[in-house]
Amino acid sequence: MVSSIIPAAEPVLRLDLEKGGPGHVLGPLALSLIPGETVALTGPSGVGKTSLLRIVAGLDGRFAGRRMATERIAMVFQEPVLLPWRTALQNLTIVARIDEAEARRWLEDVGLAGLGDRFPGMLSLGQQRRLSLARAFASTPDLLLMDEPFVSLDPALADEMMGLFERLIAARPCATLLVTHVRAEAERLAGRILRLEGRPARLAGEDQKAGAYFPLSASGVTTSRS
Ligand SMILES: Nc1ncnc2c1ncn2[C@@H]1O[C@H](COP(=O)(O)OP(=O)(O)OP(=O)(O)O)[C@@H](O)[C@H]1O
Repeated sequence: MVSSIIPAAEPVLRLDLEKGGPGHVLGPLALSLIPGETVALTGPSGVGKTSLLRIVAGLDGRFAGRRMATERIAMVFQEPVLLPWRTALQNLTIVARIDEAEARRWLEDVGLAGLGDRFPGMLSLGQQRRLSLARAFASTPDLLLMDEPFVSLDPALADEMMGLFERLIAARPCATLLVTHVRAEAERLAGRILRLEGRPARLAGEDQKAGAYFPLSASGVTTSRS
């Protein structure tokens, strides 16, 4: 695989995949995201959504095809992947590379004021997820990848988290690829809904919705090919 950086350009992601994922679970597909849009990726369990996200993120380079992506990518996973031996404040300063004052503003912004000295294990799941979202946005990504970030929350908390995501993305727009099983979640948050189907999996059907688009320009863009 060859990687290189090309000058700023749209889109923030262009993936032309021939095959990839464990056991080539993914087949030929093309996926691109323009700056500021939110795209939902749906599909049955085991079809390859997380595998596709890992290729998009640059975490899995064992694929055939071509990937062009911004360098500024942040990820939010099903389970908040926080540094367990660092405080909430340090999770922000170290990972998002921001100073303490800014980290405290982020904690306040997501309803965690006063909890900066707690370790992740001393936070509730909802609080950990708020911290994960804050950390992702604090790193000012051009592309945010979210893998079922609202799964296994009770309906009220899921609604609150989606509201928080909407508020954060309106204030600090970035392109977002959101993996979700929940149709209502996709319809609420995404401008486009893609469905991954079959084995090897391909992208089928696309629903376009006006409105969930915040235009902005991308910074550095990386390309890779194998
Ligand atoms: N590390 C791995 N080694 C081997 N096979 C794997 C590995 N990770 C995933 N798989 C297999 O690849 C296929 C796609 O998995 P993937 O996690 O991408 O699906 P998914 O659509 O995200 O599923 P879910 O919605 O259940 O999270 C599955 O059949 C899975 O069992």
